[in-house]
Amino acid sequence: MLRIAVPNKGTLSQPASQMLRDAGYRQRTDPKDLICRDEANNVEFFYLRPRDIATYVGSGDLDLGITGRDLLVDSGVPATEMLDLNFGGATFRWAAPDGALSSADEIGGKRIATAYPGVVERYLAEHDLKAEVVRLDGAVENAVRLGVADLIADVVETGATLRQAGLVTLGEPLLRSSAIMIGPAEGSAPAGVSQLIRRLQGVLVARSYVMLAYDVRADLLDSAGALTPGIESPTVSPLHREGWVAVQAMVPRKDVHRVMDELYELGARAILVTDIANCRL
Ligand SMILES: Nc1ncnc2c1ncn2[C@@H]1O[C@H](COP(=O)(O)OP(=O)(O)OP(=O)(O)O)[C@@H](O)[C@H]1O
Ligand SMILES: O=P(O)(O)OC[C@H]1O[C@H](OP(=O)(O)OP(=O)(O)O)[C@H](O)[C@@H]1O
Ligand SMILES: [Mg+2]
Repeated sequence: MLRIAVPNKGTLSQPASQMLRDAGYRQRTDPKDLICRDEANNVEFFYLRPRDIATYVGSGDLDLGITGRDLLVDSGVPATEMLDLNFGGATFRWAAPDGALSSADEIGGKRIATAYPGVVERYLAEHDLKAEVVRLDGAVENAVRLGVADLIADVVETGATLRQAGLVTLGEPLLRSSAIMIGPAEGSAPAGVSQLIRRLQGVLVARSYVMLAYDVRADLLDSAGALTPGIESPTVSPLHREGWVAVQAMVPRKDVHRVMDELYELGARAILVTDIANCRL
């Protein structure tokens, strides 16, 4: 049976379970449950702190796990990123009181508060810098105000927490994070892993594409097809009305309104958009 770690709490927990549900797996119904067996799919899910997940996967005690890229880097565990799951996006950044530091080159010799000492120490080593790392569990934005640090390194999503604490970001992000599926760095993947990854890829595609259908005059098909090339190429079927065809193609969700406008301008009619529940490409 495949054994998979899923975040039990925090930002990644709900969307991770939702994605697995969308891929056809059974998930816990009680947020206090720490294990959920999906007999039909031969998978067992273990609900763990996202910060601990790389440890279990890196040691080989669990086959796969969902965690954040920043948490994987912070752990220093040699596990492998297998798939970007496209949720839980955030940057990991330096921040300091406005005007206190003019660039990230000035962090040498300073006191840096963070809940991600592994990420910070890796950056310092890579840039040949020395600084004092003050390890905190959370609410790191308070550390400067309270005098234990000169700057912080923390997760920034909207930036609202930084603003409220009177801090501004400094330089480029140390890294860009999102939820990822991880596996052990070595050894061959156990049976069922490639099917699970394919199912998740199906969910990712279904979320980012819609199915577009429309009718168009056959002599306009080349121009219409250029707007809706699909994945391989659009499906074209004859219509009962002479000289017209029906076209179907997958279109990136973010582009669909522009594409519909352009198709209409071209002369296409009966333009319909439908969600894709799941797919295998
Ligand atoms: N707004 C956010 N705040 C915190 N972490 C976020 C945010 N958006 C995305 N993440 C990602 O979630 C992961 C951290 O999850 P974790 O559960 O450890 O902390 P959390 O969501 O802040 O929960 P808590 O602080 O209540 O334990 C990291 O990979 C981080 O990049
Ligand atoms: O850029 P924002 O949208 O404001 O989000 C980022 C903030 O949210 C998280 O804090 P959380 O609420 O998890 O508290 P914590 O620091 O105790 O973990 C994170 O640690 C940042 O402080
Ligand atoms: Mg937090």
